[in-house]
Amino acid sequence: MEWFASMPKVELHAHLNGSIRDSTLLELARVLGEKGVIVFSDVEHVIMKSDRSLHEVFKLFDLIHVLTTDHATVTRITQEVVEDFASENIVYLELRTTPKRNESIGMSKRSYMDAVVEGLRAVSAVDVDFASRSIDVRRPVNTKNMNDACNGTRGKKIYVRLLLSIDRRETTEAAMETVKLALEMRDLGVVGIDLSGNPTKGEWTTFLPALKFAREQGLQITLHCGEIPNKEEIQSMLDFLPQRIGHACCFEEEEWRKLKSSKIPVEICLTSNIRTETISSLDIHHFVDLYKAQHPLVLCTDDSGVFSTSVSREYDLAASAFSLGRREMFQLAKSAVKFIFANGRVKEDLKEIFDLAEKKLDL
Ligand SMILES: CNc1ncnc2c1ncn2[C@@H]1O[C@H](COP(=O)(O)O)[C@@H](O)[C@H]1O
Ligand SMILES: [Zn+2]
Repeated sequence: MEWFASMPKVELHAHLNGSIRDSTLLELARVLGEKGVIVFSDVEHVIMKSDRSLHEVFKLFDLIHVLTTDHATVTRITQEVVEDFASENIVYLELRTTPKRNESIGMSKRSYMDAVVEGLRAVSAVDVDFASRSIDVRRPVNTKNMNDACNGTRGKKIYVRLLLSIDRRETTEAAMETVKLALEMRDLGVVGIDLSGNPTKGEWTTFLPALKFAREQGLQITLHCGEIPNKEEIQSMLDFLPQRIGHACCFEEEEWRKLKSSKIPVEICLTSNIRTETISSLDIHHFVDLYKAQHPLVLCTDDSGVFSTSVSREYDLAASAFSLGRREMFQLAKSAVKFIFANGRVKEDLKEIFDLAEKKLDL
């Protein structure tokens, strides 16, 4: 585990409200309990429960959203989540979140996202690079930061880019509003759109107009695809040719063929799949087949808070479950740089970071 923590890594599939520390959730619940908004003892039990079905996970998200409604809390969790990822040597983080509207507290989708950006600005433990367009020149990689990325000390740098999520419960209009907001916020590090939410809800065709518009406007797209069996939807999603997909759990022969020939990179979330029982055990996980086929893959957490995991833990898990050595795991981490949504300058910087680490680490 420690070795994987010391290695530089990228995280491409992390939901903000799924990545909150348990201690922060408990603190927020205690405050709302004191105000009489919730019953703390009921909520404490739900937060600390470790095994959750997919259905229970979405009930938990509804609760988490009650705990994190105000702007200041959104800022706080963003700051903490970035600091937590940086502390395990994530050098590039694509953080996704669903912009929320709550008229009773004067929150619009824009003000929610402004609170997220405020959280990025509030990080002081590490240097955060999050503005995508303003600095488009090549800058030399700071070797001091690089040393830190290898030995796990403080004072390092993390690139953060944002994806705006469309929730499957939303309407076409609401999805379109999210895409327009993403376009408005490109200079603030928004690089793409994610489609997520309870896979038993909503219809793919509802989101298609907004996703097509996003693509026309140059935003990158990742879709939660095949979390539950739904042949028709999976096929249509693959035909859409998103830049990446998440999960790919419930594919059949024909969908595997389509995926492999399209070479769409897959965000693999092992612990999430096992905990939600979308995959019954690691030895039958599709990671093995895709890895052997040299299909583009990236290991991710999905919801590090909800599933009590970290990127390092996911690497550790994959290494032991699939008998992969340090060198292979390092190459897997390095290869993920090819699938990030940020511009070429960031890719070049990250390549340099991995090249330097490769020389320095005991592989
Ligand atoms: C377990 N697998 C999953 N499948 C699908 N969607 C998921 C998810 N995990 C998280 N989300 C999506 O992310 C939201 C929480 O973060 P934000 O409020 O956006 O920051 C959830 O409400 C859900 O829409
Ligand atoms: Zn997800």
